[in-house]
Amino acid sequence: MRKWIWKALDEVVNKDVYSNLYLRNHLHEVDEKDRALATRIFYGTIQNYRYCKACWSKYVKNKLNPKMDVLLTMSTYQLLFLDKVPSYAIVNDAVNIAKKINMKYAGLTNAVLHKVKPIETDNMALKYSLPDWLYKMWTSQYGQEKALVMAKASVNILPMYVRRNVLNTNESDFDLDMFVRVQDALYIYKGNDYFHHDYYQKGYMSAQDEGSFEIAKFVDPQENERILDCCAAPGTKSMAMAEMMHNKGHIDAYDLHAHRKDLIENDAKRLGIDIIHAGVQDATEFKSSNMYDRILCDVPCSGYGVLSRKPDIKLHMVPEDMDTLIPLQYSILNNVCQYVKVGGTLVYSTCTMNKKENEKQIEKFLKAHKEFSLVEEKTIFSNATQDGFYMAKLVRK
Ligand SMILES: C[S@@+](CC[C@H](N)C(=O)[O-])C[C@H]1O[C@@H](n2cnc3c(N)ncnc32)[C@H](O)[C@@H]1O
Repeated sequence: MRKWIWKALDEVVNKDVYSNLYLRNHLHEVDEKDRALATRIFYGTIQNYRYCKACWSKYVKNKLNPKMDVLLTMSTYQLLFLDKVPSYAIVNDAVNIAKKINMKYAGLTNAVLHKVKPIETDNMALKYSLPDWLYKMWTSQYGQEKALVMAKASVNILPMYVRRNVLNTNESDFDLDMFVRVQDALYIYKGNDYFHHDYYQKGYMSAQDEGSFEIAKFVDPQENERILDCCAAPGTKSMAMAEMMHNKGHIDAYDLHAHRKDLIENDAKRLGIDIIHAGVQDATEFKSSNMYDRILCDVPCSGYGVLSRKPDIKLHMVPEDMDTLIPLQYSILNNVCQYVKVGGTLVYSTCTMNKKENEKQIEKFLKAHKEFSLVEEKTIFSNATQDGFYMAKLVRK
């Protein structure tokens, strides 16, 4: 199992493969009884990468092969964070894997892992494996207390949430031990391997976080309305809205990428939804002869609200990411707003904790578009039980 985890982490850390996609496509290669632990070590290592690496690197003088870097970091994570796993098994497996990388690393691996211990630090960015610049930015934008809550949240193992498909199920179908009702059609799913569960295959449920569900509810779609979801793939919020509309009305669900448009179509089919019309469109220049009752702009963003669920963002993020995202987000909002009916609703949302991508965008938009007024603005901070999201609701006067 550890060899599998090491290979998986090498893909994510050194080859930029997405962690959730890797797991979805490869977790079945692990014995069923080991899958929960493998997942925990895989995500836990990525979430705590900076800290774990700092714990072992003081014992290593020379630069190592990147594969060794991954091996020592994942072994350190297990030694420092997992109580129930015996240390000898962790070290033993690590030495065997090191031998496969290069025989010369066996002794070093053994020596380093016998010495490694937690480091005491006042640096919260290091403690929670964030880049210093992000922690600094959070502190200046949201204050020290919120910054710390968000930093802690980035190393949380969150529960898995699923949305019951109200079109083809009843509450009684979910009256099972593995489902714990949270609100409306949203449940915590306590089972393993969600994609292979019968209920997923039958289109009875979809994975959706509480905050993401909140955004779909915030749009407040009604039966028989015409809705535009202009950054829609993979379609989570479009599907949730279609279910809220009881599959009556019309949703144009567009995305820039053709392969991502297919994800929307396939999921609508799986769920038995036929009011969703998927298409490939660039929302910055999309033209339409239709006007919409509601438009959702769930724009591409830096993702600082979903670091625990998508920890690879922590590995690769640089402040320069914002340089292209911020103008792109604004240009999407600025273009699609013209298709909101008078009296209609425009919702702007992100899964990031960064005021420059959130409140500041809305401030700028309202200054330029006197025909819109702000109805409500909401930030869900990432914390022990959920990811972080921002949403703003505007109405066309
Ligand atoms: C935050 S994700 C959307 C998630 C989606 N709303 C959901 O709930 O499943 C942002 C999406 O915007 C798409 N995107 C990026 N640039 C775009 C553009 N110029 N026009 C339309 N879509 C774009 C990305 O491909 C990505 O799928």
